[in-house]
Amino acid sequence: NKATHATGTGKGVLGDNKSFNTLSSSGTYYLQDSTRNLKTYTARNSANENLLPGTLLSDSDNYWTDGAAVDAHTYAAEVYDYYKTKFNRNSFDGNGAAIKSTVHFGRNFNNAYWNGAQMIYGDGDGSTFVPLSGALDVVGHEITHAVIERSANLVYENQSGALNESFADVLGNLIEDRDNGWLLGEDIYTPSVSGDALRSMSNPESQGDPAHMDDYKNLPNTREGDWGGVHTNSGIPNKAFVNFVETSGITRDNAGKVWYRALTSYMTSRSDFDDARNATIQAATDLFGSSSTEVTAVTNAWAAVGVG
Ligand SMILES: O=C(O)[C@H](CCc1ccccc1)CC1(C(=O)N[C@@H](Cc2c[nH]c3ccccc23)C(=O)O)CCCC1
Ligand SMILES: [Ca+2]
Ligand SMILES: [Zn+2]
Repeated sequence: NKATHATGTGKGVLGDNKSFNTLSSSGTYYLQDSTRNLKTYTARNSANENLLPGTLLSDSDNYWTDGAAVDAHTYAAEVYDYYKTKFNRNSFDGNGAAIKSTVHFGRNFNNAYWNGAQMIYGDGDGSTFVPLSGALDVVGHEITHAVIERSANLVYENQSGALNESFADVLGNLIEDRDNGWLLGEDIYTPSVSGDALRSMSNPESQGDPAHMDDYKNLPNTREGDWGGVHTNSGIPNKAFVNFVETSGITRDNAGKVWYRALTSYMTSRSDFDDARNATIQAATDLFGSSSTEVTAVTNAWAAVGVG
């Protein structure tokens, strides 16, 4: 008998109820969304990357109690829909590539990453992080790394790496779409502390990150130096994006279109902050005209962080 589409229900990491596409085959349900080509797996707390993607998650009655899995699956669907609806991009490669997510990677693993082929989510240690797939901006961040890899392919070090990070933060928060939604990872970071986050795009300094070129951090291009500070110097282009949105009156959707067009039409693997400024000005010109308020706003947004 063939597999058929089904609708699963369950609770996410934060206890919220949600429903999602599953696949029913010979009496068992699988975390597989055939309409979007999503598959969600478990590493069963192994940290051995050679065993990835691990085991495709299954369930007997289509009511799912693994919050990390429920969120990895449902948030991947939301990210897929955002790219399809807003930019007409079919998955991260534009050609319907399978989006594979593995949860429960490692023990108390306080991180998540795109490994070039799939998403990998740790469970966190319960005090620094809860399971990291429990935040839509984080899932959006990770899938955007895949989009970046298949477009500008920004090298993950120094200024191109900080842009890689910034575009992932920007799209992650546009997809999460919260009022004043400029925090990254707020839903899964330090459960016992409210109001904090891994990063702030509107106030990078609040997390020790620069918001201006004067404070650019020249860190070593090593793991210890965060590959030249890709997760900290991202504060500068992040702040430029927030300046752009908050001074131009542009909608978040249109701001996203400018950034997406810059990334996919003008930026390349070694683009630096100045190249990103030029790419976003060109993209705004293409979309709104050279004498538009958007072009003025994006130019001023970069100038305010010391770029251009
Ligand atoms: O995708 C990324 O940029 C981060 C993963 C970076 C990575 C790349 C390659 C191999 C390993 C790790 C994951 C996230 C991140 O920003 N991680 C930062 C901060 C961080 C999270 N957990 C940590 C544990 C230790 C030190 C730093 C961290 C980092 O890895 O730097 C993104 C959203 C939430 C977690
Ligand atoms: Ca957020
Ligand atoms: Zn990242």
